[in-house]
Amino acid sequence: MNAPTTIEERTEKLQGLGCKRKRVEDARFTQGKGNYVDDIKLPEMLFGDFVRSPYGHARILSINTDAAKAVPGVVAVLTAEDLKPLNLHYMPTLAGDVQAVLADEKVLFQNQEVAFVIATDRYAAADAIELVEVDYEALPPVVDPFKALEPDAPVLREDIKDKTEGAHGPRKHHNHIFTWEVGDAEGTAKALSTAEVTAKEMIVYQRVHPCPLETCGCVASMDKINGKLTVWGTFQAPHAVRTIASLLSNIPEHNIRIVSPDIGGGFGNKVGVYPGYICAIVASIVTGKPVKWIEDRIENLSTTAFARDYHMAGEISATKDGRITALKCHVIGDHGAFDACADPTKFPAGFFNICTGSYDIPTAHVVVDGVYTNKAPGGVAYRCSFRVTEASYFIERMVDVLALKLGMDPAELRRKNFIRAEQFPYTSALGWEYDSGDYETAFAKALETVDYTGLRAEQAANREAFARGETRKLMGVGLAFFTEIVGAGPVKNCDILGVGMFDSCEIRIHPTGSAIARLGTISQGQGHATTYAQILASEIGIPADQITVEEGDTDTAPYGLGTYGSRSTPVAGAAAAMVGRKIRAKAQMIAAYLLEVHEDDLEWDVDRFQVKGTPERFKTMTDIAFAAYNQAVPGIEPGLEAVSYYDPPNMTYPFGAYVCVVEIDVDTGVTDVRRFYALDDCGTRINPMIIEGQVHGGLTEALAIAMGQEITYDELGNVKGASLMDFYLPTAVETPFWETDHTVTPSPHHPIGAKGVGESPNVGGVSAFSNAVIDAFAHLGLTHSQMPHDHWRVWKTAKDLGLTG
Ligand code: PCD
Ligand SMILES: [Cu+]
Repeated sequence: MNAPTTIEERTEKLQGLGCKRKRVEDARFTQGKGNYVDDIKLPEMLFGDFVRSPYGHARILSINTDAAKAVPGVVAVLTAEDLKPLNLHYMPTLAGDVQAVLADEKVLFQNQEVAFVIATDRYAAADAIELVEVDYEALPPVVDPFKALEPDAPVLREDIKDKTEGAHGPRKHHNHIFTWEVGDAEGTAKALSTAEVTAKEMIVYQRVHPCPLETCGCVASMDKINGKLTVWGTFQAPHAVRTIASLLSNIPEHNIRIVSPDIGGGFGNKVGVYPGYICAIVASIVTGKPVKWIEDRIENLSTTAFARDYHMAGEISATKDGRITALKCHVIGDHGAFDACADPTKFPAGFFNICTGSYDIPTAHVVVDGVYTNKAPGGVAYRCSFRVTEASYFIERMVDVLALKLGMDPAELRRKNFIRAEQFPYTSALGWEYDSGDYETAFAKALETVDYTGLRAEQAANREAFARGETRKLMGVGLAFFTEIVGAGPVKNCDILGVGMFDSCEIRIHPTGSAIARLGTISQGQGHATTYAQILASEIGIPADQITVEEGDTDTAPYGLGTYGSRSTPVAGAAAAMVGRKIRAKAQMIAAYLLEVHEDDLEWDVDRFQVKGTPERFKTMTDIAFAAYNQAVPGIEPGLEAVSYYDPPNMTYPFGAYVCVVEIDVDTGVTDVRRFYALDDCGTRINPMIIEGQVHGGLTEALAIAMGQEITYDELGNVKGASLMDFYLPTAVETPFWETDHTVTPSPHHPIGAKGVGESPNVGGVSAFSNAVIDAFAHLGLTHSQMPHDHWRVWKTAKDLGLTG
């Protein structure tokens, strides 16, 4: 017989959990057959493009669109005045603020959208943009969030200047957005003031940008005859976009279809709603024709959601022998001109209060103040769920700063303070319940693999050689032990604009035993079509190759909250497992009928139900699927399909131990990454090859952030770093070899024990790089230096320490 018979053979054939299954989507991507938004071309399609503000802060005195309208091919030019009658000149943001769709009386950041030109082709639109005459009166820009809070700082948001109450409580100042406070203020102050040792540091996580290869865009098409609006776009959360579009436009939700086609990387940048989407939709409604809007690179980098820009003042205390006793952090969060931060509604600073990290810290206190400045709005994850990298960077730096103060090895200090395996589930001082972890085992494995003791000995020898003048290079060893929090989230405390953050999976098994599954998430390159099929294959016993996975079309997919915050595996992945179990329950009843036994006399075995004690009597899932459609089973409906909506009981807490070794040429600041070791624990591993790819990608982004990425503004409000000439994107040349490793500590509440992994390498990686660079100078008294550690900054550090002439 050729058919697989042993359990091993049958399991292998499924390509289920744990299989290094090749990515099914790659056949299409590697042959140029992907279907991205800009590939969509509809008959009579028009093109929209923006007139943007050259000023960071200015009053608009007048707009004259006559010359632009006269350009051949131009169909219309929209300004705020045109949107006002529709009440669409402002749109709600995910953070409970409003954002100007087209600037109304004032511009608040450079490149802000001022007018929208619609033309028969891109070139006509581009020509017309040049001819829109806008008369501006320049106003003093505010680009420093601390200065924004000074009493005499200019009022930025005139539209809300009299509002003393914001979406997250009282506003203290005309440029203040919210104060978010967590933890025990009094207990922390007391512990800090009575501690044997304390350390303080101001830690800034600079403004960066996710910069996906494909920029944002959409095609909106209003079918006036049927009243149906279809929008194809780069949406990380298509269902949420549908609900928002319906609420804003008053088009009934069933008449709106949102489709996310292939997406060329999202990284958090494609979670929010942008003026381009609204303008394209309005333009299509006005003209009755499809309208396409696609950003260019400068528009993407300078106007769509940035990440970070967190200014974190930290204080940490410990006993002389290194037991951490308290942690305090006051953050000034620079949110730009509008609060468009993409966070669950009740978390204006995301999950920043995961900042006690992997350590058992008895008391802690966090205050975050959100501030308006003349910068682009945003505040997205960029490969870390909701301010988790900021939090992780903060604690991993503070622990190193404390280690220096204590004169203790940073590995030793970490080990001493780890939450121990037997403490899980562990409730942190700032209120999170960590589901599972085994930090000591992971850390020990990491230190042993890299020969940490050997590295420190080598470093000591290097420092002596440097002092003797035998080398101009300094060696640094960076450690990071991070704990992530992913998989938002329980509906009881996580929602986006009022919709709970559950997720979903629906599956239909066809008569011949193949299937189609649809989910509420959307892949942007993560490989969901490959991995969800693996979860389903293991649950229902059908080979992954026979399961089509579809996401991103709201007309067909069940409602879900989308893909970001590494939530697909923890939430939709769980829904996939649960839907598989529903299928199996029905299949068991059908099998019992076919085998003429009681249901309880059956047991599941990889791909079949067999009679307990007589395994040769069985029905495979394929047999059962056929029977579901061709037999009248008494008391059971025909067909074999199910849907599951999953509300996770808790988030998942992946963790990891990273070690980075650098060598710095003090005369040039050139930093060479000699070794990078990353151990990740994401619980049950669905596809080890995809996980490895995720870790490689995330580490490369961490390298980019730690070593070069930065978006700054000059005093006039001009954005610097808005093109790839200035914004650092590492290529294969700059990217070191990534050594990956893992331990497996399953999540106790997830149906297959899996945690997210996509974000982890960024969360752990940034700290490991930064700690390594700073460690190279630690023996000279350096406690902290500001990211990114580009050549100039590193050289400057060496110079300030007196190492260069
Ligand atoms: N345990 C485990 C876990 C996981 N996994 C795999 O891995 C992946 C991932 O997952 P996750 O973690 O769950 O996640 P998701 O949700 O799916 O996704 C998201 C993420 O993802 C990452 N990655 C990536 N990749 C790519 N390619 N692209 C992109 O874009 C991206 N993005 C990024 C980001 S940024 Mo945010 O949005 O910031 O929040 S968040 C994020 C998928 O496939 C899955 O299946 C496995 O296997 N296992
Ligand atoms: Cu984040």
